[in-house]
Amino acid sequence: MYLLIPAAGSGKRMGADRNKLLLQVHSKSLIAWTLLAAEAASSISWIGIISQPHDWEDFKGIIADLKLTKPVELITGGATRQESVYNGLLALPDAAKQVLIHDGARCIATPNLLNACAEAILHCPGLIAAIPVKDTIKVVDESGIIQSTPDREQLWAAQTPQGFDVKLLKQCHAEGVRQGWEVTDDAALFEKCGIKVRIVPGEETNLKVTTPQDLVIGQFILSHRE
Ligand SMILES: Nc1ccn([C@@H]2O[C@H](COP(=O)(O)OP(=O)(O)OP(=O)(O)O)[C@@H](O)[C@H]2O)c(=O)n1
Ligand SMILES: C[C@](O)(CO)[C@H](O)COP(=O)(O)O
Repeated sequence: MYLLIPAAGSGKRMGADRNKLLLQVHSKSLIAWTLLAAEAASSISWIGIISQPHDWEDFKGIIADLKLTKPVELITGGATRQESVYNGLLALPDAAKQVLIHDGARCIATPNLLNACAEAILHCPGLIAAIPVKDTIKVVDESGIIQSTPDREQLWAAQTPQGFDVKLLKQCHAEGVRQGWEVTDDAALFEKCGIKVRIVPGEETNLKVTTPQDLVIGQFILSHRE
């Protein structure tokens, strides 16, 4: 299975002085933890890291240190995650019929989850890892007044990996550019194009390291993986 790792963000919400994926947890960068999961997932045969050229020197050093056995390519990222993924799709080898997309910032996902998604995408056009929402969610207007309380039974928190038929996802991204759609995940493009996306059970621990608090939680979870 081909794996694209969006890793071209700037980590504004982390407030660090560099791409947050270069920050370290237990002596390894966040991107290194993500790459180790991909290396350990038997289903993954090719890895594309979508990243900004100014990070390439650091990324090349990390890749060399990990002594990965799988081919890894660096692909130039865009100004948004959406643009970065589209760049990644256009850089996939022609042989890629399905692809998994997994955020570099979700560095705690297990190889098992990558394998489960890789198997499931062989049987459907699109999928995402997701978990049922535990909180009661409120829809709130600009003045801070609650408008509604959606039925929690229907609410799921989206994660990555997200898996897709490559040809369909390329078409959905092209349509997104034509229509000016701005989305925060690839499943949303499938949804807008009316293509079914299936849920695969995600992992409670598969958080996206976004803020300094997430870094502390991530450190705790990963301390059991060393
Ligand atoms: N232009 C971008 C923006 C984000 N990403 C990647 O998409 C994933 C999810 O994005 P997020 O966690 O929001 O990362 P950042 O954009 O770095 O964070 P922030 O929004 O706080 O700036 C990350 O692995 C990030 O590197 C990307 O490849 N290209
Ligand atoms: C793809 C994603 O990780 C699913 O939870 C998320 O949507 C990434 O986008 P964000 O803008 O960083 O929230």
